[in-house]
Amino acid sequence: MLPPGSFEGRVAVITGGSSGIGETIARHLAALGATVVLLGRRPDALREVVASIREAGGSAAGFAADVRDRERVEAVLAEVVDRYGRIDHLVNNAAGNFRVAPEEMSPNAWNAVVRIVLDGSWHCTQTVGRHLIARGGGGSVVSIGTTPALFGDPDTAHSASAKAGVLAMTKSLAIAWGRHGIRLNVVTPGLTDDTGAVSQLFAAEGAYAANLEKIPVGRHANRDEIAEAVTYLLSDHAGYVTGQNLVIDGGRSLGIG
Ligand SMILES: CCCCCCCCCCC/C=C/C(=O)SCCNC(=O)CCNC(=O)[C@H](O)C(C)(C)COP(=O)(O)OP(=O)(O)OC[C@H]1O[C@@H](n2cnc3c(N)ncnc32)[C@H](O)[C@@H]1OP(=O)(O)O
Ligand SMILES: NC(=O)C1=CN([C@@H]2O[C@H](COP(=O)(O)OP(=O)(O)OC[C@H]3O[C@@H](n4cnc5c(N)ncnc54)[C@H](OP(=O)(O)O)[C@@H]3O)[C@@H](O)[C@H]2O)C=CC1
Repeated sequence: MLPPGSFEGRVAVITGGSSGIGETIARHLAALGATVVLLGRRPDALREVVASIREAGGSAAGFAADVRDRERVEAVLAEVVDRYGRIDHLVNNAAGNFRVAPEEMSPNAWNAVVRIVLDGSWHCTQTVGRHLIARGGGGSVVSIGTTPALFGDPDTAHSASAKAGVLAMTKSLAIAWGRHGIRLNVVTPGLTDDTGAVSQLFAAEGAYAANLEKIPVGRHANRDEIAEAVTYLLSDHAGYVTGQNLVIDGGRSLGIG
């Protein structure tokens, strides 16, 4: 979609870049010329994706990090700046989720998800934001949302609440950091094929098909469709777009709100 070379000379950090939607975002950014830096907990998964991006001619590196660990996030991002001289873009994609009734959710279960999604996005965004402000010249951040953050979902209250927080964080920082040339937006996908969400949340018999029936366009999203929206919002072509939430769900949530 974007012209080749749109991200030439740029460095983009993608959390959860070793699988699912994050992996596809990383591949798209690398194909457009960015050096992509992937964060995730499993070193083997990171190694595999980094090798495959390099084989395709891209520039990539992986760092094992749990985004809940503030010190580790700061250390890794400092190393990225040391190695490449800059960070221009951040994608807050790492997430955890599982279905559990709210009255049965343990404190630890709530914390596990909220700390990955909300705290993890905050750790990365504030650290990258401080770098961008100190360096000058601007940059951009895209965080991945979810439709339950907008309309609620009884079985994933932890995730919906944390993602609603990420949306509020995005709008708040878009106001605060606009004068530094830093833009922040959210992309909110509907159910996307070939991802952890499908295996984690829609594994029960009939669940995937039942969701499909409620989608006006008659299919689920594919990973490329989400990655293309993310690369657009990160790019200079979206230079006047900030604090926004782009919902890409085939019309699934129309009529709910
Ligand atoms: C308008 C509505 C339309 C709806 C249309 C739907 C649209 C699609 C929406 C899809 C949204 C998708 C969002 C996603 O984020 S999908 C991403 C899925 N990927 C992952 O989750 C991968 C990463 N996940 C994990 O690492 C783990 O699952 C976890 C989040 C749990 C974190 O791992 P960690 O090792 O840190 O945590 P623990 O295993 O130690 O567990 C911590 C506590 O959580 C409890 N727990 C874990 N799993 C469950 C479960 N399935 N049910 C209940 N409780 C669970 C665990 O027991 C621990 O608590 P306790 O110590 O109290 O036992
Ligand atoms: N797929 C879908 O249908 C939808 C997805 N979304 C959102 O899109 C994003 C991607 O989802 P999806 O592709 O399904 O996810 P996946 O489960 O496929 O991938 C999640 C990625 O996040 C990483 N990750 C998880 N926890 C942490 C952590 N604590 N620290 C660092 N990295 C972590 C995982 O790597 P590792 O395990 O090695 O740490 C993995 O690379 C998420 O934000 C999700 O909420 C929103 C709506 C729909």
